[in-house]
Amino acid sequence: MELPQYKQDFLRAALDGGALRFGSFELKSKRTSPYFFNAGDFYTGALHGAITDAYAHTIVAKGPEFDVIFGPAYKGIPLAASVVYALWKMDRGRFQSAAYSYDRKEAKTHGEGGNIVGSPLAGKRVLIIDDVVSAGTAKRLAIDTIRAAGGTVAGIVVALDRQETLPEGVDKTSAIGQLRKEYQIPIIAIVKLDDIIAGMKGVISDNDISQIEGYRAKFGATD
Ligand SMILES: O=P(O)(O)OC[C@H]1O[C@H](OP(=O)(O)OP(=O)(O)O)[C@H](O)[C@@H]1O
Ligand SMILES: O=C(O)c1cc(=O)[nH]c(=O)[nH]1
Repeated sequence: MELPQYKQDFLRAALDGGALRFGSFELKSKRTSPYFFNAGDFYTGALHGAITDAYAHTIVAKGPEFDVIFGPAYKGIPLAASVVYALWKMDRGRFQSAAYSYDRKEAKTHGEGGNIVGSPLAGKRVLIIDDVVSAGTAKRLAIDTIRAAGGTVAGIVVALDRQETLPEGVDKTSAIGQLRKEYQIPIIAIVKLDDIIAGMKGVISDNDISQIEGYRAKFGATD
């Protein structure tokens, strides 16, 4: 099946910018993966624009209603700011009052103080934006921060769903699936592993594709 244009554009930018690589990589979980995605590599204007547009299209296509986009420090911060701007450019009526916010890793004790910057969260529906989910620790912390500030978590959007089982898991649940179950919130991704496989056929070597398919057969999650 042909991928939607925004997914194709995103994968093309990820590949061209070196954010999506194939070979052998050690993950946080200590697994050895035949592919790796580094959202930190979208650092030129063109690449940051490409990832920003891809998040914005994903939110429009599949996202929950929200008032504020919250980007956890640090990597979530530029994403929250640029995505709310891209959404406003796409549909000024719908996103006229959409806002962004982020936290500090260490609370500021002078000036305005506190650890939240940008839109207040009290009484708001808050969509968390981040690069990836590994164990879910950073997302749990962001959920706690938003709730403590009086907001309601509307969902989470990330760039990649690796669709793989938790390393210590007893069943075929993924970290994203686990978070969905735990918090009963939607979690959406620009692309998932299945999209990478579909989009990279004929683009990367047959050997790389079969390594990834083998990895999916071994570690693929069922949720
Ligand atoms: O724990 P998880 O929810 O699975 O997510 C893993 C997170 O860890 C990294 O961020 P980190 O908290 O290290 O901060 P950084 O953005 O400053 O790199 C990374 O950017 C992911 O967002
Ligand atoms: O699981 C990880 O550590 C991980 C995988 C990946 O593709 N990208 C990333 O930033 N972390």
